[in-house]
Amino acid sequence: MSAVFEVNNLKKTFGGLTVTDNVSLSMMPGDRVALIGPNGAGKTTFVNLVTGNLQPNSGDVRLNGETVTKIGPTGRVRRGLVRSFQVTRLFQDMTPAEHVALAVLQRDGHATRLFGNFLTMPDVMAEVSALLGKLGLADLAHRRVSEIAYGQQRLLELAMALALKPKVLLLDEPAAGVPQSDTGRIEHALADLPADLAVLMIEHDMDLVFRFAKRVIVLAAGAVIFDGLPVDVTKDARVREAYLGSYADASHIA
Ligand SMILES: Nc1ncnc2c1ncn2[C@@H]1O[C@H](COP(=O)(O)OP(=O)(O)OP(=O)(O)O)[C@@H](O)[C@H]1O
Repeated sequence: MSAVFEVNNLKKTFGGLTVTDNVSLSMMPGDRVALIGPNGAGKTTFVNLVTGNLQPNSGDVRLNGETVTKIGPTGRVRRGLVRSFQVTRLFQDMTPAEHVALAVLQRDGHATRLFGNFLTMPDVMAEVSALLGKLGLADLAHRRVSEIAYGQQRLLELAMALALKPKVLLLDEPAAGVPQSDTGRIEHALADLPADLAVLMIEHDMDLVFRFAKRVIVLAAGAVIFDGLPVDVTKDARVREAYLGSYADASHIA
């Protein structure tokens, strides 16, 4: 099996500040990886380099062996690299069904002017219903986003990302802001992701990291300081030191 996602010697500077410091990593289909690191470690910048929202100074990004470093965000999505949508980008007056339909139509390259007719497109509707059903949102399919709970909006983000049929999924703190009572549903959805999908999750909540990830990568000051098993991460001296110097003490990751 070959890597579905690779980053080689990725480097990004802002002025004199090196924010991504020769980062290399690779993921195989089915990988479940958590990317963690203290505040300001460079996680968001790294994700933006991977998605094509930022250009690196040097290094490259590959998807299924193809170098995509010069390809923009839309081209990367088309090649299977999908970042979960953000709740802040959902349309409050639109329904979950409309959001997912939009993602399906976009994936299939339909002009968005077809969008108004999706209710009469049986294949699109079947896919929309299946995805919303899978994420426990079937009953809310035709409600306005503004009327559904925050945790359900986060599940909708996931439904939209899955509608794009990703091979690599980047999840940015999928349970952040979700009340404790609803995090179980998010975790259930994460556990239910397609087995061959490679998932990279940025997460601060270590309980979630330990339950989800089979591998943990730690960024500190832009560099990868640990890439290994969850069971080893809390014992690692460099990791403990990196967290000691930040908002959290070592007990936070132990
Ligand atoms: N556009 C920019 N221009 C200058 N500096 C930037 C820019 N974007 C990020 N930085 C700096 O790069 C460093 C890493 O930021 P980044 O947001 O990637 O970290 P992070 O690990 O995602 O942090 P957090 O967990 O707090 O979100 C920070 O010192 C930040 O101030």
